[in-house]
Amino acid sequence: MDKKIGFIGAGSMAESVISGIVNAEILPSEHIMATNKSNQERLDKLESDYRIRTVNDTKQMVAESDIIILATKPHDVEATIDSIKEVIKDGHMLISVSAGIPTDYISSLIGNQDIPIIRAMPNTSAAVRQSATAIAAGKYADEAHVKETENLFNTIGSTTIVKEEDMHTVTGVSGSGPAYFYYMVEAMEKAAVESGLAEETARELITQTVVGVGAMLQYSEEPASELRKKIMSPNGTTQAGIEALQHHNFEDLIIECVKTASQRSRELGDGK
Ligand SMILES: NC(=O)C1=CN([C@@H]2O[C@H](COP(=O)(O)OP(=O)(O)OC[C@H]3O[C@@H](n4cnc5c(N)ncnc54)[C@H](OP(=O)(O)O)[C@@H]3O)[C@@H](O)[C@H]2O)C=CC1
Ligand SMILES: O=C(O)[C@@H]1CCC=N1
Repeated sequence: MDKKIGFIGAGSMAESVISGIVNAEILPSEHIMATNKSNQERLDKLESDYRIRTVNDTKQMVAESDIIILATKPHDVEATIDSIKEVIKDGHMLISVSAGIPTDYISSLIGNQDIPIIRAMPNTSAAVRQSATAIAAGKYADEAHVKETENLFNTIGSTTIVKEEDMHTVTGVSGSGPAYFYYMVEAMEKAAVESGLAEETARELITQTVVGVGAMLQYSEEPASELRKKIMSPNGTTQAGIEALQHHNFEDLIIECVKTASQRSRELGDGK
């Protein structure tokens, strides 16, 4: 890729994407730049871990970048765009990963120049190039911008193009999604250790179980419900375990979890 990418925000999400892109070797690491608000230690760490360039002057970084990745918290978007809008110019493309924030809102902050904006929702598995990223085009982004963004995120996992109105749901499903699975893993590890397994043994078994489930979902033709039924012998151990989950309305809980997260994305978009 013959472009320079500037990350505004150098937190968890920026690091996951930077790590994935650096490992994918799609561009020289010195063509990746990152800036933040004030945490110099953090910039030094990213520079030494990934050999990228870190910059204190956000405006200078934006001026030097072709692609700007906005990776600040939603409530910092307004101040961030305000601080860089005078150096945003034709030829720039902006990709926002900020949860809930509509591209139209960012355009209005920039001052309604026709800057192409893509809204993206990756997840932290980008760090190991396994992100499920969804992207949606803002009104000034054309097919070429979408393609370029798709190519970029394809280097760190899969990329799915969605309508922007679906981004809140996507955020509750796959943006936050890894955390739900980590939470389940935490609980399984706790149960295993409470039942006498060594922590390391529990972690090894559970990690490989999750990896195997991911591979089955990816490579088998069958849906999750069928894969689950194959494990559930009548009156066997799995049925007993699943019945315990059903007794506590597991399905309703997960539906509520995803819908509440998606609703929170809408609220973030409304500035709440
Ligand atoms: N974490 C995740 O799993 C995912 C997060 N996202 C989205 O990514 C975005 C970032 O999240 P995350 O990385 O977790 O957050 P972090 O809090 O880890 O990082 C936020 C970064 O923004 C920087 N920042 C704040 N204000 C400015 C500014 N005015 N100029 C430059 N940098 C600024 C902060 O700098 P400093 O540290 O110096 O204050 C920090 O580096 C959020 O909008 C979130 O919705 C999307 C998908 C998944
Ligand atoms: O929790 C958050 O707000 C961000 C958005 C998606 C994942 N983490």
